[in-house]
Amino acid sequence: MSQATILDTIVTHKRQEIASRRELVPTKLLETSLYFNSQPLSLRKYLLREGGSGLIAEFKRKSPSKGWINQYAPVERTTLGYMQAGAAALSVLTDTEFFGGKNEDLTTARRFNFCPILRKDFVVDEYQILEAKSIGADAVLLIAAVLTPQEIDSLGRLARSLGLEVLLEVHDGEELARSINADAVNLIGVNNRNLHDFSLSLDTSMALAEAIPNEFVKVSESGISTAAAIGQLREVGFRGFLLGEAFMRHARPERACAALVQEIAALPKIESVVA
Ligand SMILES: O=P(O)(O)OC[C@@H](O)[C@@H](O)c1c[nH]c2ccccc12
Repeated sequence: MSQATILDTIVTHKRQEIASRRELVPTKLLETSLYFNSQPLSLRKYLLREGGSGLIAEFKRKSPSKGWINQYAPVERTTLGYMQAGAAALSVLTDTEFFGGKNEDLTTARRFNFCPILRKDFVVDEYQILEAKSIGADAVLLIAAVLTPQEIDSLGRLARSLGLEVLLEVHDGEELARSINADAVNLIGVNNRNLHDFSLSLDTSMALAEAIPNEFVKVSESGISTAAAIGQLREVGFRGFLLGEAFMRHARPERACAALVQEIAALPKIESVVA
């Protein structure tokens, strides 16, 4: 199945899910969550921290392209381990049907961690932004491929009004050009995974780097596994690196993360590479 098709399938399923979730937990109830009044952490700041790894370490059990990646790693040990290893931030998949995650994974990660947490899901409705806030997320992902510019604007502004940061994901220059919106978005992520055949190429990030204005923190997503790749991406201006499978395919994902953080520390300092 091509990813254009899988995205449609996921979004259709998501809309049904939201409808039933809304009945169970209406917006008013979400707003009574303890997290609703708490101040989120800034993903931007943590990614730009001097001497930091820039890693956004993802907790991902499975995916449509890979099937099961890791069914057994516990969310507590893994996410706390990621943070101890030196990840700048966490990403937690909350989609159940396609990625094997759940909202409770994020809430669990929240209880064990004090770094920013990105809620990774397919956001198509304002309800999900309020939900992200209620479960303790600091940032949300908006995927340009499934949203109109108007939707990006309204969803992003709502998130910003709650103090959440917004990572906008794009796949190509056309998506970037039509979706870019400094009032609704703080960070821009380039997904290296091809929409049609699931193939991965860091060239996608390399090619788009320059087209992303510097007011956005640039994040490269998917298919990254080496410090050498991160070094190259840094040179063209990326400051965030979202890795899932490279960690999760190990029985102890946090150890793989620690090893990579060590290698990143040996890379040339950012000041010297961005002349
Ligand atoms: O496991 P990888 O190849 O390191 O990729 C991580 C992350 O980029 C990927 O999970 C992802 C990027 N954008 C998404 C949108 C929805 C779900 C998942 C994703």
